[in-house]
Amino acid sequence: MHVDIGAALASVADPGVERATLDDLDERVAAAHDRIERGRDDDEFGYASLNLPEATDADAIRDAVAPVADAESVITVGIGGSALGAKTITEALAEDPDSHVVLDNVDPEHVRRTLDGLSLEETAINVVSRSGTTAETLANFLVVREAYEDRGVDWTERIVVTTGESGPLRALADQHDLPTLPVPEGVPGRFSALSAVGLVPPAILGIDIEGLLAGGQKAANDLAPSLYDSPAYAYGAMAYALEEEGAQVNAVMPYAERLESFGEWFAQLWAESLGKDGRGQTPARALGATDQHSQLQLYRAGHRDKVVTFVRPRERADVAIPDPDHEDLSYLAGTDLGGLIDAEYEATVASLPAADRPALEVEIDRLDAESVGELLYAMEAACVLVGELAEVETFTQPAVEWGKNATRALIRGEETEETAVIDDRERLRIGETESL
Ligand SMILES: O=P(O)(O)OC[C@H]1O[C@H](O)[C@H](O)[C@@H](O)[C@@H]1O
Repeated sequence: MHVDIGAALASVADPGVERATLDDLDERVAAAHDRIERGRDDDEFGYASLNLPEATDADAIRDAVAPVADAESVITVGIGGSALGAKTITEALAEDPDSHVVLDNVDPEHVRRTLDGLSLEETAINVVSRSGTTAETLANFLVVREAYEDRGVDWTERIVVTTGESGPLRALADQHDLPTLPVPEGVPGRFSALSAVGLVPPAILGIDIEGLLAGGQKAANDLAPSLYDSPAYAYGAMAYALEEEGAQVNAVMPYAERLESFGEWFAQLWAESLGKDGRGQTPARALGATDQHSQLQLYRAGHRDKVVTFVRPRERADVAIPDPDHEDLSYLAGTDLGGLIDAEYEATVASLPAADRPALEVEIDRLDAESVGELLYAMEAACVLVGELAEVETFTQPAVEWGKNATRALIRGEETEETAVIDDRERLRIGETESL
């Protein structure tokens, strides 16, 4: 992975980071690296995430999926960290982009339409929940099961479950004698893409999961005590320093359709890990080149509270642009779509410092298993570094847990501290007579 931080230096951007600030920060990066390495050595909660490439047993995943390896598609039932890693990986690497369907919402119409559109005989079910208690996942699992039964397909023969040692999902898996894989110890869901949590659908779809792990391992080996020697830490240190300078929004803009879900995965990683103690960058999602024609206006000319992170593969398969039969289009003659998107990338990156706004660049060699594994690991390491520098509890998510508890209490009809807050919340209804 390659990171270019030049377009976010104070000499060209505001907010921007002075070279001297970066040099000072480098000492803190060294200390943070030391802390991270100690955490990894001791397999401490959270830090153990950065040991996944070597801790993950690819053979065990292949064995568990063997009974469903003939499936043409996979439906994942999971949410957040139990869905986005697999979604990102299959979107980036699967031959057929429609071969992995993710049910990570309980919008009834969406669930019904998704199931109606699938040939369930050919579809494997991947149910994932670290806690085994998440309401959306359990509810969707029950709905999916029934859909298989209604179509006369034995769901117990088409399923792989990944979950913790206890909880309702584990109990159901035991009850029906389903093939299960464990979630890795000490690894929060959003850091678990390079484990069974993220690798079951890729394994079923024939993606090179060993390559993904090798890429992750390469990024692990590239961590070093100086930001100038480590692309992952260079990105993390700059994101931290830019937030200190006022860049409270981090807009991630991949220039590849196959990396669109990467933005979603990154958003969870960044928000849930770093949104604490009144701080943390707000992740925004954009897609190049499409959003050059919409959001870019704001990024170049809106509040000075953003950094744009550009992401692209350096090599990609290409499509030639046919010779145009109109004089005004002659500039396209002899070019291809890859050349066009790269030109758009270069122009847009440069357009930000030209408007005195910061940009960070993250490039991978190409969209293959190694590079994607490297990208995911490096961003996780960057996130852990930011957490160390900002002195927040990177690996917890108490604010999210509040909503989960409140939802469960509402559904059960219980009265709890959370439901009291819901009952008492301020309302100012407009358009309804009772508000008058
Ligand atoms: O894997 P599960 O236990 O079902 O949790 C799924 C998701 O639930 C919550 O929203 C957590 O805050 C997320 O971090 C987690 O990824």
